[in-house]
Order: sequence, then structure tokens, then C-alpha cells
Amino acid sequence: MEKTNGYKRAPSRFRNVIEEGGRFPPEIGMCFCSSDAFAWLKPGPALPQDRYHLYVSYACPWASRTLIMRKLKGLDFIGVTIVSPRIGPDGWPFATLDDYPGAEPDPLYNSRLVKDLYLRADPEYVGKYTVPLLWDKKQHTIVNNESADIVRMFNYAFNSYLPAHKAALDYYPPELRGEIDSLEAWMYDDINSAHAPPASRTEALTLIRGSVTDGVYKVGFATTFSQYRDALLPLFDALDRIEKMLSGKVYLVGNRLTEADIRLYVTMVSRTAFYLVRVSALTRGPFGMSDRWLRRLYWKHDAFQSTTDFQHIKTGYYSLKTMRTASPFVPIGPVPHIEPL
Ligand SMILES: N[C@@H](CCC(=O)N[C@@H](CS)C(=O)NCC(=O)O)C(=O)O
Repeated sequence: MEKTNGYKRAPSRFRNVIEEGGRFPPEIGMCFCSSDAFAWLKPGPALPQDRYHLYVSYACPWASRTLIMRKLKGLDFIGVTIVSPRIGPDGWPFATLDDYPGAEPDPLYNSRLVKDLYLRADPEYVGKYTVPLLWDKKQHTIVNNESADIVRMFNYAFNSYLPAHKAALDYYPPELRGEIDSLEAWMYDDINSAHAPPASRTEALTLIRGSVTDGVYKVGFATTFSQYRDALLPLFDALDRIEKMLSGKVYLVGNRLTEADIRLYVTMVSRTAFYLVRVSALTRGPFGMSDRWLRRLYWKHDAFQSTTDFQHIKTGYYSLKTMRTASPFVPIGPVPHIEPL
């Protein structure tokens, strides 16, 4: 795998979609769950069966996005399993191997590691054993392991089986797609502020996503001072640009909650919990606008608050042996993790 500045993510390998008529349909059947989420159901319901399952770590920002979208859309019929945040040399362990508070065993195969699921899906698989992982219980295989795809699928794939008010929620609305799409380049491009100044708001958003998300990792994984410095300055530039962009606004794109907010939130919330200390990205704040934006998302939307677990986030990053600064324990605080509004 190519490495740039000590950090480069591998492309995801499983990229199937859930779609009618496809290999992975949003299958229709009876639902036997007793969850309140199904209180709207009348007798004789047609619902997607409990066919798909999501494996995630609260410590992974990419996985957390899928949890937020699942919650926003009310996709309770997609089961979730939380792994231990203490990633080891073989990747993410389930509670059977590492019984960390809040971690769960694999309910489907009692796997010890996420790795076992990858090898179950493809015994020849070579690569990282990443989360999120969307699993098909019927074909016993991975549907998709790319958070950007999963978030998109959750936004629309099950719409015809959802109550009207949930189906109507669109976090990737046609009129804002251009702008939102431009944010997604960061997923695969190694963008940083060595680029020319952005020519447009759209371009600025693209740069910002790359700079903040991967930029934070570049800072954290840098092994020399010059790598660290080269990554740190673009990161602060990006945070400054976000500040300006959010000035007088509640959401990043348009006047509504979109995918863009979800994507940025998971990075920014991790930042509050550990980045500033762990990756030596000492703040030059205040970042008033982005702090307020973050606090609004956290306090006003259960989908954000209920999927944010600070203990797992901190434990995940402070346990990472590959990060530069060794840490014998997980620090307390900040208290509160997110300031009230
Ligand atoms: N392309 C993936 C990347 C996900 C990813 O990098 N996950 C990390 C945790 S944040 C992971 O599971 N890493 C496992 C490992 O490094 O062994 C996505 O966005 O879904």
C-alpha cells in the first residue's frame, strides 16, 4: 500500500449496492420485531427483512457516519454490532476476544475478529479488515465496506418500505448534490492545502474535507517534524475556512442537514475528544462557528448524540500503537465532552 506522509488509506474492496432486482435487494418480508420504531405498522406489513447487519466501531469516524444515517432514517431493521475500540495487530476484536465495556460479541457467527468476517466472505481476501462492514445474512457475505456508499444506500435504498415521513428525509437532495459531491473527493484523494487557493465555494469544501479528515491523520501518523509541520498548517487553514463557511449558518450546505454535516461531524467530534492532544494539533482557536455547529448537531439531533461514544473514541485512538505518541492510559475529559448550547 502506498504511503504518503506516513498515512494513506487503502481503497475499499467490497462495493455492492442494495437495490431492487440486484444481488442485494431490500428484501421484503414479515417483520417480527417489537421495536417502537415499528409502531406505525398496520397488520400485514411489508418490510425489509432483518437481512442486513452493520458491524461498526464507535471509535471509527467513517463507521460512525453509517450509524448516524441509519438512525436518521429509522432503519432499525438493520442490526448493529459494536466492536471493541482496542484494535490489535489482527484488527478489530469482538467482545468475545476483548470484553471492553460497550463492545458486543458477533451475534451471527460468534467471530473473534472482524478479520474472520472478511475471510468468511472471501477466504482469499488480502487487505485491511476495516469497519464499517455491511453484511448480508442471507448470502453470508459482505455487501459493502465503504462508508460513503453505505451512507448513500441508507439514504434511499429502503425508502419504499419506510413510513412516509422517514422516506421523505433526503440527506443528498438533487439540488445540493453538486456541492455535496465535491466533498467526497477526500475519501480517495490525498488532498491538502498545498493546492492553489480554492476558486469557488465548492472547491473550498472539497479541500476542507480532505484537509481536515485525512489531514488530522497525517498529523497523527507523521514520524518526522517536517511531516508533522507540513500536515499541521493545512489542517489549521482548513479549520479556519470552515469557520468562515459556517459563519451565520446552521448547516454546511444549503439550509438543511445533509450528508456533508454528517461527514464533517464525525471528524470534528473526534477532534474534541482527542485530536488536539493525541496528534499534537494544539488548538489556535477559538473556533466559535464550528464549535456551535457541532454542539447544535450533538444536542439537537439524537442521531448524532446517541451514536457518539467518547469513551470508545478516546480508547480507540489512545490504544493505537501506530500513532506517534505512546500513551499508557486513556485521559479523563474533557468535561463536558460537548458544551451545552
Ligand atoms: N474506506 C473505508 C475506510 C474505513 C477505515 O479506514 N476504517 C478504519 C477505522 S477508522 C479501520 O477499520 N481500520 C482497520 C485497520 O486499520 O486495521 C470507509 O470509509 O468506510
